[in-house]
Amino acid sequence: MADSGPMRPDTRAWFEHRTSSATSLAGVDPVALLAAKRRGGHRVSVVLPARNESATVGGLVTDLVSRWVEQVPLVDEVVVMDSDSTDDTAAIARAAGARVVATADVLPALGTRPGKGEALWKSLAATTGDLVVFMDSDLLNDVSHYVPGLLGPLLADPRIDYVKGCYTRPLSVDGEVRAAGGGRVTELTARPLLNALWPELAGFVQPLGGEYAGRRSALEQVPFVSGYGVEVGLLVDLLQVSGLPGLAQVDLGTRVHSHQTDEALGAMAGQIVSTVLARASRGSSDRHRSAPGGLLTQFGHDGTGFVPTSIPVAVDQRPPMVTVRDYVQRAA
Ligand SMILES: O=c1ccn([C@@H]2O[C@H](COP(=O)(O)OP(=O)(O)O)[C@@H](O)[C@H]2O)c(=O)[nH]1
Ligand SMILES: O=C(O)[C@@H](COP(=O)(O)O)O[C@H]1O[C@H](CO)[C@@H](O)[C@H](O)[C@H]1O
Repeated sequence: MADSGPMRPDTRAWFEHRTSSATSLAGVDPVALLAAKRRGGHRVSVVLPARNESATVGGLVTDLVSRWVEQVPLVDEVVVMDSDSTDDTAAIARAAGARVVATADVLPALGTRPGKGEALWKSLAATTGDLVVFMDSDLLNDVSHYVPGLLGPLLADPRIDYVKGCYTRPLSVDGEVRAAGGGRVTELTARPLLNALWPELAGFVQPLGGEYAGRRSALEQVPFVSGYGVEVGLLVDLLQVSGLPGLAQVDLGTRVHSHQTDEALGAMAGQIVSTVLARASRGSSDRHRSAPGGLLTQFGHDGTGFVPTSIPVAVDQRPPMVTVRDYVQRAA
């Protein structure tokens, strides 16, 4: 793949200066993080949105509570947002030590809507931390370092409002686990759209990743798209609220989760396209982008870190033949 050179200078600078690494427990310092939390007087909420995740939510909550509430009190509350589950997600999460809140029970006067974003939005009303960490409930790999990894940049720098996890994303197909291939909607829909419309966000390796952390003061300033558009909506809106310097990402190593069908991801992509188009139509005055995108930045991994490669994808087209008819005839 021809590398057409670096990302835009501001995006590359952001990528190089705002990407930290916490790829395992060895990459985090819980004692230092706890000291920083206490110095800052912070309260930390961890939120897991869960819709029918009985197979995985219990193990995730047990590990979170044991490590980061009981052993090293980085976290003050672990809340599972039960998003209209029809299995025993709620009972399993509660038995594992989470406080379980049914999305429909939060702000009942405002009604309830289906979707992950609804669960996340209502979690802000159901939690009290000034720092809020979000993690999916279907994670299958060792994620014990995710919470400290995501908190690190927020505890280290008061200018940072929002931190996204990034990771390689193996994909299991018919029982065979491929080292990459996950993040299908990211690669085929979200990344090209974000690169084209908000090239300043091209440095995010996993714009749709489900693990991220933010300051409540910023999170309460932006809308939450009710469905699967929530991640892309938050990224675009927090760019506006906090600016690129207020955003960061942390390399969490690898992320393995349960996968939906291509058909389900088609619906997800549709929600993401709608979310992007709704924000793109706000007009350029709302956005930081200074020039239309023309580069698509993708990310490989060289075994130690993510390597950006930018390729030109700007529209290159020929005019209607009718407009060159005379030329064609003369050349014949
Ligand atoms: O209406 C929904 C849909 C999803 N989720 C949760 O959001 C996370 C990500 O959803 P999913 O796994 O469906 O998305 P994928 O990771 O496949 O893109 C998971 O913890 C789901 O249980 C939710 O709380 N409510
Ligand atoms: O990144 C993606 O392309 C999608 C689908 O991932 P896979 O192709 O199933 O690995 O997964 C993410 O997207 C959702 C929408 O933003 C998030 O809610 C999920 O947490 C995240 O896993």
